[in-house]
Amino acid sequence: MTESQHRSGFACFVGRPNVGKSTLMNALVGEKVAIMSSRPQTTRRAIRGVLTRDDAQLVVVDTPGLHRPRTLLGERLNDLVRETFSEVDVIGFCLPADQKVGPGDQWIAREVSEARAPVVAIVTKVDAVSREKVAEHLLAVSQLGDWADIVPVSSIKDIQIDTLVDVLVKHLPEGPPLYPDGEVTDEPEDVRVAELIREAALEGVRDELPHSIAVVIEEMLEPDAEMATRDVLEIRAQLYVERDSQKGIIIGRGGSRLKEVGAQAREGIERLLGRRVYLDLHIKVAKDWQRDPKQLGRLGF
Ligand SMILES: Nc1nc2c(ncn2[C@@H]2O[C@H](COP(=O)(O)OP(=O)(O)OP(=O)(O)O)[C@@H](O)[C@H]2O)c(=O)[nH]1
Repeated sequence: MTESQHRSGFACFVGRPNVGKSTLMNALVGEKVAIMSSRPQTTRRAIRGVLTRDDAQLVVVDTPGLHRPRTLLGERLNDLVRETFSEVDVIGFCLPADQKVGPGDQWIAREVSEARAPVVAIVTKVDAVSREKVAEHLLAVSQLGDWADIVPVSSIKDIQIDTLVDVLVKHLPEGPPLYPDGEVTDEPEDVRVAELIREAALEGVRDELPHSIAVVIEEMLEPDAEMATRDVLEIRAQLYVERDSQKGIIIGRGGSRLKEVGAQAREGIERLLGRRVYLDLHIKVAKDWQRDPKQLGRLGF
């Protein structure tokens, strides 16, 4: 194979919350880089995974869900998504086979039609419904917009995932690999650590605290070589909520819930980093941080 036939570039996935974007990306990249959940709206930051084969390299950017904006945060998220659209070579628009095409999908269809990149409509979760239903859904999806391709897949049952990769790769420009082999994600470590803490804090209380939590990693301290008896990485993190009542929810009765959050987050972080971690977690109320541009900036949005 000559160098000129090698293709490389970027892809992102959009779709309503809970349509299976994270699961699909994990199926494509083969490692858990995005944080999965059975509840909507857990993915907020772009997380990249890199799929490398002999003839191509596909860099997958997991975008936050597109939302019809209600708050400033909602608008920022959408700006982020549009920014992502302008940086990728192909967009995958996910529509789950087990749900009818609805107004939310029509809204996203209009948004993606403005992007310069070709859009591949991906019918996800085909394992969840009958063949007839898949066929019906494919028809509805084909009438929704002008797609470069339509591919039905199941991430969980590994149906047509390879075909989807072929289709996505077809839309990439010719070029050499962008990342060295074996490098799966270029998300900075502290961002992934913050996501694990946020995920642990949201566990079981998502309905009460949908978008109201932000986590900032203040320090990751290596043990002092002279003093330390154990090789433990010390992580100081600040968890922001919007109201005192939310702080109460996170902390729980007598601090019991916060303890659990800390323990669960630490477990995930230790798995991620492959080493022992001491997690120092504090909660602060930052009033209406979602609506305050200054605070949003400070929290990394
Ligand atoms: N049956 C079936 N379920 C799936 C499939 N892919 C994802 N799911 C389920 O759908 C739910 C949502 O999947 P996610 O991957 O978290 O969805 P998402 O679009 O990333 O969600 P947000 O982060 O909220 O935007 C989870 O419960 C998954 O297990 C699939 O191929 N088949």
